[in-house]
Amino acid sequence: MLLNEEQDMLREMLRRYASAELVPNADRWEREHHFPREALAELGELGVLGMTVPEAWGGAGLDYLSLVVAVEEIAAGHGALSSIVCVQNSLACGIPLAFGSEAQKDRYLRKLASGEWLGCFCLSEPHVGSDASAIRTTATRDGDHWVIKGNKQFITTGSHADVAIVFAVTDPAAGKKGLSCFLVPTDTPGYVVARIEEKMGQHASDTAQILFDDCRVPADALIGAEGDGYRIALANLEAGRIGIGAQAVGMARAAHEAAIRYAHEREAFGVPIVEHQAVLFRLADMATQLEAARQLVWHAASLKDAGQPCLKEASMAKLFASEMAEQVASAAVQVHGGYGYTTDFPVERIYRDVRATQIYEGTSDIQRLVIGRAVTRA
Ligand SMILES: CC(C)(COP(=O)(O)OP(=O)(O)OC[C@H]1O[C@@H](n2cnc3c(N)ncnc32)[C@H](O)[C@@H]1OP(=O)(O)O)[C@@H](O)C(=O)NCCC(=O)NCCSC(=O)CCS(=O)O
Repeated sequence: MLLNEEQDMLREMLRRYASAELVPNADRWEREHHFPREALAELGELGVLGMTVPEAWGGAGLDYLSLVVAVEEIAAGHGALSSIVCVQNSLACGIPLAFGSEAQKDRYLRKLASGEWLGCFCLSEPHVGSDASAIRTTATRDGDHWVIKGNKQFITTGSHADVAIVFAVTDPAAGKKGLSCFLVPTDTPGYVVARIEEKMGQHASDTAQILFDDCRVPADALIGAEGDGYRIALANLEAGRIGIGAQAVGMARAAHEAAIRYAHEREAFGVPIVEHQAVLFRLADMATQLEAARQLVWHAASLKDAGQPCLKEASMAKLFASEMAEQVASAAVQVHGGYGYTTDFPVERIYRDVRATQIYEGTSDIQRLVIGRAVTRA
């Protein structure tokens, strides 16, 4: 699959941006756990925080293939930043765009798409991740308000977001049809950042536990109809998973490029190690795996752009790309030898950063479940 001229130009522009503004800062931002607000402001100006939102709502009005091209470039520059960008595009903008009322689009989507506001997606809970319909957070009607009560876990941008998209049980007797979705400004009393997780990698992106402590929102905070919450979450995670695949490709590409550079510089047995067939073949296998993953990501994105079903393809893209990325990053560490295990070279950070892509927005096993169901359906 090939990109069109506009997508090629976008890729070139963001590649230049990432190498000038992200690569030189990535290690420091990670070391200092620095939330990259300055880069997010620049990406907002470049239209990268609401890429698929129509221009009428303040977005860039591009397609999903353009979004995954952009995510790959950002991820190649700084993995953690690409997580924030993915959540912002696929979930924080994606849900009001697909399911919001005109008034909600006007009030929230405009600011999210322009990057003036950041959003987060509150589905997982301390005891509920993969089995998303089992959440325990409740939203109880009280006159013309909803009162949200419960705990949310692993929330990207949870401590920096201006608005949260929150899933809660509104009818405990209705099972999967008893979940609803709400837009909650994070300055609402009762929105409490309870804890920030210390993680293996992606330190510049905060992962928060959010407590909803009798958080009161007006009745019109409900997105879609009451009971639509589970369907809304799964529909948007489908798109989100294509973005995670693109993140994995971007991080793996950065590791591969670092390995190629090192293989030219480092000498062993009198020649640069790239001249040893064992190293050359390793670099060749990495390139092949990377291109296969990229094509799966682009294919899923193109199906989405064509309005065709892509549940299976989105899961395939995420599964293959995230598992490929760990293998490629590991191979890149190996090419660097002992230096690959030190913080002097970026592959050590990338190896830690890519690991999360096999977990968030649906683990590899959840992707296998989705794919398995699709391919065995009669
Ligand atoms: C494990 C699951 C795949 C199980 O799913 P279910 O069997 O419970 O779901 P279904 O019964 O198939 O579907 C329920 C309902 O939703 C509709 N649906 C399903 N998928 C889609 C879709 N892609 N688009 C539109 N609609 C969809 C389906 O038709 C049904 O509707 P009807 O009943 O027919 O009307 C699932 O639970 C799952 O995917 N689990 C993983 C959850 C997950 O990814 N969690 C991670 C959360 S996000 C995160 O970790 C961090 C976010 S961030 O980075 O901060």
